[in-house]
Amino acid sequence: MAVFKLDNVEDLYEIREILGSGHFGQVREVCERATGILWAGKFLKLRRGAGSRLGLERTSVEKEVAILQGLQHQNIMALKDVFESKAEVVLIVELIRGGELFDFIAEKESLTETDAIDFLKQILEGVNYMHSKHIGHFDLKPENIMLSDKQVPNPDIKIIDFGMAHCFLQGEEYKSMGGTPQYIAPEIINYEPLSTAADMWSIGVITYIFLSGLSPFQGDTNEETLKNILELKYEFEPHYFSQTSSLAKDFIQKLLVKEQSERMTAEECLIHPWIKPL
Ligand SMILES: Cc1ccc2c(c1)c1c3c(c(C)cc1n2CCCN)C(=O)NC3=O
Repeated sequence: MAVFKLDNVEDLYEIREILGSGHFGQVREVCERATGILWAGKFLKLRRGAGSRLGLERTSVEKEVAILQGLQHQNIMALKDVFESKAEVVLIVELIRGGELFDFIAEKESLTETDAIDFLKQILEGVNYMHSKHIGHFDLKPENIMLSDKQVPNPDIKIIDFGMAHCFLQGEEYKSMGGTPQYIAPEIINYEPLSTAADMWSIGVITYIFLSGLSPFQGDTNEETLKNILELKYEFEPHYFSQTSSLAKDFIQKLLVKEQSERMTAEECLIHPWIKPL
């Protein structure tokens, strides 16, 4: 069992405003007392007793921490420290000030192909790095892709939230039912053995959204969305894609492929002619 620091996190960090919250707990800005440096604190409520449905199992927190400890990349949120008390674990991570890519796109409705390529190159670099370490994220979506600083012309992106991530051991079979309906691959819906290819499907969905502002499989209900995914029911609606290059559509089509082994890998994406012109 991993042992995290038992110090009281407030002895070392001043806890400040809430930046976001979710199923896991809260993310707050924190100020390191010794240096004045600002970080983000991810406050994870631990499950109290086997019967409880609230909070996270300690083992799942240990898994997320172990995965983050193995990832050092400029496009992946960095983990600095971990504290625990009876009721919660606190991850001290780098503060990413530019907010979600989701909001950045919403403000613009959609991106130019040049902007989309700039963001995708960084996302693919980060995903290629984690896949090279046999780690799948399994919850890639614009809400989990943040901007270092949205005021600069070409902001850096940071992939966050490894709460669904998994590190594949040699020959191990892994299944999961988690994720967000719009972005999950068919094999997740069918509860089939997963691979890092599930992330590549999500990148195909994200790219479609970048270029149109639309979500390719979104239905009126989650059930309808899942049905659209299993039927591979999507199209490049002319009203939104009439100005989109054939190379961009080819990139998306080579990711929204039902068979995991036939989907482009992150490495193949990085040399696709839309991303890396000759
Ligand atoms: C300025 C700001 C605003 C909201 C933030 C964050 C930072 C943030 C951060 C992180 C996470 C996991 C969630 C975060 N959220 C919650 C929303 C993420 N989808 C993180 O790891 N570093 C952050 O700065």
